[in-house]
Amino acid sequence: MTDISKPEPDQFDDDRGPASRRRPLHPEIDEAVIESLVRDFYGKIQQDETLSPIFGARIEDWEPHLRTMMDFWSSVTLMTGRYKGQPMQKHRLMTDVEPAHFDRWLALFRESARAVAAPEAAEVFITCAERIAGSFKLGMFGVPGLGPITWGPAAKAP
Ligand code: HEM
Repeated sequence: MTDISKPEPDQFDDDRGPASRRRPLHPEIDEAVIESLVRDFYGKIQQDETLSPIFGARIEDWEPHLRTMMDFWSSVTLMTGRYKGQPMQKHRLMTDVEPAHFDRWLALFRESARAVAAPEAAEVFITCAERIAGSFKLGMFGVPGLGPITWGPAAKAP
């Protein structure tokens, strides 16, 4: 009989956390929903008066960006590990982005998520996006008086 008091040790063969946690965040999220969300959302971004110039200045060919974003959301919500980039680094270099742009980004993302995904699944996407946006904002704009926050080994005391 299996002794459930002694769980198998978790496997860490990459940076995706313990194997036991690598399951979709919600059963109604799959690659097809992710593709619909990404296409719908960046369709809105391209029409948006405020955000389209920021994206337009950096993206010439949209299809590779959409593929990267599908990989990103697949990694976040399905734990596939397909996205290997460093998005914080990219966003920190965007000096024309202001905190209010994140409000607009999230408003459009919420509309798309609720339009393409089942209600609970949409809220999972939205919660993830809000938390990631929050961490980008901390990295880019920080806290008044402290400046941008960076993560990494703590500086050694002199
Ligand atoms: C004000 C809000 C935002 C703006 C203006 C913005 C803009 C951009 C732009 C222009 C790129 C393309 C960069 C390039 O290829 O040179 C990009 C990439 C990306 N963005 Fe954002 N973004 C915003 C918020 C977010 C949020 C909230 C998320 C996550 C939930 C996100 C995730 C990503 C990822 C994963 C990439 C791909 C980076 C890579 O190439 O590896 N972005 N973003």
